[in-house]
Amino acid sequence: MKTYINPPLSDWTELTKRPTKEAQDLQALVLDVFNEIQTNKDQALIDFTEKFDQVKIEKLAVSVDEIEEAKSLISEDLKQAIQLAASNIEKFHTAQREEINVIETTKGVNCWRESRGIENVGIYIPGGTAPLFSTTLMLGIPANLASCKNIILCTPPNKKGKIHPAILYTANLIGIEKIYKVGGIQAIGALTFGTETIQKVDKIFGPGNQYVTAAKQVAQNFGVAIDMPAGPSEVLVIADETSVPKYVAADLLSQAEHGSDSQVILLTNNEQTLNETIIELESQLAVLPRAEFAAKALENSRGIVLNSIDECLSFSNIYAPEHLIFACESAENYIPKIINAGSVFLGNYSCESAGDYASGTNHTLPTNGYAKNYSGVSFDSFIKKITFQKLSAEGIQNIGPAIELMAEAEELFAHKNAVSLRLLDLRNKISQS
Ligand SMILES: NC(=O)c1ccc[n+]([C@@H]2O[C@H](COP(=O)([O-])OP(=O)(O)OC[C@H]3O[C@@H](n4cnc5c(N)ncnc54)[C@H](O)[C@@H]3O)[C@@H](O)[C@H]2O)c1
Ligand SMILES: N[C@H](CO)Cc1c[nH]c[nH+]1
Ligand SMILES: [Zn+2]
Repeated sequence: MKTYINPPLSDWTELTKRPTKEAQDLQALVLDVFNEIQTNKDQALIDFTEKFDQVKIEKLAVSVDEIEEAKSLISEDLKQAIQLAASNIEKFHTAQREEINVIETTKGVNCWRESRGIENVGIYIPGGTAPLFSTTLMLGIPANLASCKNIILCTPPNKKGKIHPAILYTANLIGIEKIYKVGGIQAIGALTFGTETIQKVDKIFGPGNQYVTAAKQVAQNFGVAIDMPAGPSEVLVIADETSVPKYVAADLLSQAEHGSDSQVILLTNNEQTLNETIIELESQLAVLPRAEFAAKALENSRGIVLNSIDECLSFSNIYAPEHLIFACESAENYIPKIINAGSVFLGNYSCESAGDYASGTNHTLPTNGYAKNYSGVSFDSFIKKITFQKLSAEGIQNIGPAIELMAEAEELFAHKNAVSLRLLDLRNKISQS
């Protein structure tokens, strides 16, 4: 981790950059893969899986037998942990549902919105270097709550052509039946165009590496919606003298271990906190099984001393982190000043791992600065809202003259006529009675 003491404002643009690949390089690759999938469908998926995942898949669909086998491979303790997480995620996302609220904007004019689940959704579960079965809960539970009709799950196979049993157990627990062994760009292509085996969807959800994220972004040009760019994980920690350096180091490593293209940032107003955290980082890193990934991610990472916590917040709002851990006792006082962040963790006990697995919030979050303009996944991501209106005779009489005037001013006389004809009939009715 590179360190900086009070860098000048002119350096902040450089310091808030991510270690991402050039978008154009990835887009060209994605378009090549997408072209092949449109032509050769399932066969292209099998060929790209051989090329990018180094495994030859016989059948893309996961069988009932494979799911049964997976259930027997998961310990009772892990099953219970998954169920606890599922229950909290379900509670938090159920509370996001809204009642229908009919608003009478003018007497006789009623307007409201009703939500409908998006019918066909694709959920991508990362599995390249770690089997993120927790993502199955994060996407499958809100999809179920939104009554999405078809949930299609794609995840990459391992070198033996299998899906990790915990992903299959979790999918089965929440009732997902359509599970396919395909990952990376080729999974996103399959969900975008459809193949003989995999159904085309209306919206694609889920995190992934830079290839998956670039593919989702390109997929939008082919008529499919996406949740957001949810790429390589990142965390920004704001710490002061009330923070605990060993917790801060563990939190930084928890995101660094996701992959070599992850980035972690420590901001503090206290040089001693930075130094103590770096000592902790080194000793904790040495015993991590994924030390290689984490060490590479730390090369892209920064520890920065700034003048004050307010200045740390200004930096954080420019960086717009996926996760912001505010590891200071006074964190809650600063909440109104947090403008750009995917998910925020307050105080010394709110580790980011809690949100990754079991507190109830969703861990599918915008990365690479997209927290400036996107929210993380929620119940809302799986629905669309339809507006309804019902005008009574009184209603059209009340707002009709305004509509007539506005339509005339826009020189749209058919619009005006749609009102005038009705108003005329109503006037005639009144004069006849
Ligand atoms: N932002 C979020 O909400 C969030 C949540 C969870 C995980 N993540 C991120 O998801 C990512 C998971 O990455 P992963 O790699 O372990 O799994 P992944 O499933 O995202 O990607 C694996 C796939 O990438 C493809 N691939 C790998 N190298 C390639 C290459 N050179 N060319 C073309 N395709 C290639 C392969 O097809 C493989 O199946 C991590 O970066 C992690 O930080 C983000
Ligand atoms: N931290 C990831 C989101 O960036 C989510 C995750 C899943 N499992 C562990 N972590
Ligand atoms: Zn994580």
